[in-house]
Amino acid sequence: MVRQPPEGSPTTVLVPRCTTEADQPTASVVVMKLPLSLAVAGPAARPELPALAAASGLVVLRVGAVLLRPWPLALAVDHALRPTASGSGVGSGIWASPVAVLVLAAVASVLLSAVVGLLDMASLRTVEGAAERIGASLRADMFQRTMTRSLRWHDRMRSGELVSRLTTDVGRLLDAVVAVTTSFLPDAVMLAGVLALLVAFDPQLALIGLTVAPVLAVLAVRQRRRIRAAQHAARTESGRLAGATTDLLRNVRAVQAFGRIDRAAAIFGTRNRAVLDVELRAIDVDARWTPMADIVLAIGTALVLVVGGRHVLTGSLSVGELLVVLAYLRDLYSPVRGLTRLSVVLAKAGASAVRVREVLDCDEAVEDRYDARPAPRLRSGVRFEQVSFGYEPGRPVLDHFDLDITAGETACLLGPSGIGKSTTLHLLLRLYDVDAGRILIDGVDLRDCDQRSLRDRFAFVPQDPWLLDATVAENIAFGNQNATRAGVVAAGRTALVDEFADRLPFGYDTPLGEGGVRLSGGQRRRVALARAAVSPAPMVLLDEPTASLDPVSAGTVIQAIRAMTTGPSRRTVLMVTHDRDLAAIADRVVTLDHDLAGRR
Ligand SMILES: Nc1ncnc2c1ncn2[C@@H]1O[C@H](COP(=O)(O)OP(=O)(O)OP(=O)(O)O)[C@@H](O)[C@H]1O
Repeated sequence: MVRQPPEGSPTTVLVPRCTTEADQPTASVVVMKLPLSLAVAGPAARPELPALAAASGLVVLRVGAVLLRPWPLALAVDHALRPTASGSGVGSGIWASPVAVLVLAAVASVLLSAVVGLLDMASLRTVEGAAERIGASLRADMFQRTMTRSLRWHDRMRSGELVSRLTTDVGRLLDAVVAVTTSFLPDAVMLAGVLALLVAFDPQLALIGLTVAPVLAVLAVRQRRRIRAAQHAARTESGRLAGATTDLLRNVRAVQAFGRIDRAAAIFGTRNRAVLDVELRAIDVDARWTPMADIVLAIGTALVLVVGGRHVLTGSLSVGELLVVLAYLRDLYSPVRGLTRLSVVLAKAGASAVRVREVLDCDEAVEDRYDARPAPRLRSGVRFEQVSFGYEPGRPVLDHFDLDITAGETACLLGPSGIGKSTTLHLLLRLYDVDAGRILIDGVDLRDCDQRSLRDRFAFVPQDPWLLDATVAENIAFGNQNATRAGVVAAGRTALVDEFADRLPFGYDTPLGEGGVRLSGGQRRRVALARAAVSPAPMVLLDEPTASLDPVSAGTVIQAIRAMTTGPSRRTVLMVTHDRDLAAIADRVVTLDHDLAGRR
């Protein structure tokens, strides 16, 4: 949790500073934020800077080896294959036989290629390793953020969309990190080196070859803008597709049960086609760049070939020297091409960086105060004092709501559907902050307590008993991180999990599948109750624990609740139910009515 200094209000409040799809930046805004991809990856990249610098150094060494590569060929041509009459040209000072020079040139070529290859391998391993570590750290940071963001934020953000940002968008950022490390510095060095060599070697030919550079620069700038806009659209549509797919997969039972496979396919198809359209457009924009750049570069080479060829014919240049100039020109174009491709990678990463930053920068959280203290142990009770709350502005769910629960009592909230019973439990857990009024635990405002200790005071059985894709035992132990195997089994016995766990293939060690899919609704509820039973929390919050169960299963669950909350292990209980049988085991029933206030 982020701790805030004592400024403004004594309590911390939700700070909605998140952007949504609607106010996502337009392409032009993305253009202004070119270094965003690197800025976003920056904090995670900091520990990897030595590795990235080492990789950059290796690539610069590679550039040196690449610059030496044309010389063995030139030596072979000028000294062994077509020696000039004057004895000038490449290798003019060598007094060796042509065959010896050929062998020397061949060995040098192989050695240079081997050195280039080895440096390639070393730099790639270093940079890819560093990039993966940056990615893992970035994903962990984003995940941590999403776990601590306010539920209001989660209510708006689709989980599939989040997964897409955590995976694909982070991947795009890593592409940028790799490209900058392996391309920017080495390409710049290469460019400067080749330029210097060309100018020193033959200034006239160098100038002719460089005439295409301004044309290329203008084309690159225009193209980069188009690519960024196209990539931003593509990433937005991909996120929507991921969101829709997750939603449909999560509800596959409903889709099949209602016979709405066609409808689901139509929803998926619409999103899928939208992704296809924008991706094709992005590919088109991207692909158009390659021939454009190649044609401009080829024109430069052709000009040098014509002018340089004429110099060879007049004898002012050797064939070997012309080959060196042409090779250097190719080497000159390769960093130019590399730098323009880098801008394409950065354009793609820029679009993803906006989406990653929306997750990282979002402050919308229920925060701990800077001086938050451990929650009291619940010795006297909890109190809702004039509490008002709504999920959305202008739509209050609770209005000046009062409720007192004494430690040790079992209280039950009754009331029509949608009145705000579950909301009351969510506010007590401080999943949301109240808009007005306060909730006290032993007289201390929840907002003055640190959230970790506060949540330790409650064992929560939600209406939809969400189970992990783990074993029965692991699911029960989720209720208490210090739970022993014996404690888990005892809780299972209390919540009557034993009855069905014994019949599972591996007993308590049977995996339950995603969301506990291998259990019935009643069995899932009993596992959720066992979670509360294993928890040492002094107060139990039960949200419709018998909802949609047949009378026999409901009776079993009620029996389990009784065992859990009475006797020596008696705990304070607040339960929400429509079930009169369950309400009957309560010491007190509180009815909520439509004047939005609780009646004690
Ligand atoms: N995440 C949310 N975002 C917006 N509105 C919500 C959200 N959760 C609940 N609501 C609204 O708040 C109101 C109270 O919901 P709540 O779940 O507390 O009702 P309840 O009394 O527990 O209902 P039920 O008995 O049907 O479970 C409802 O009108 C509901 O539409």
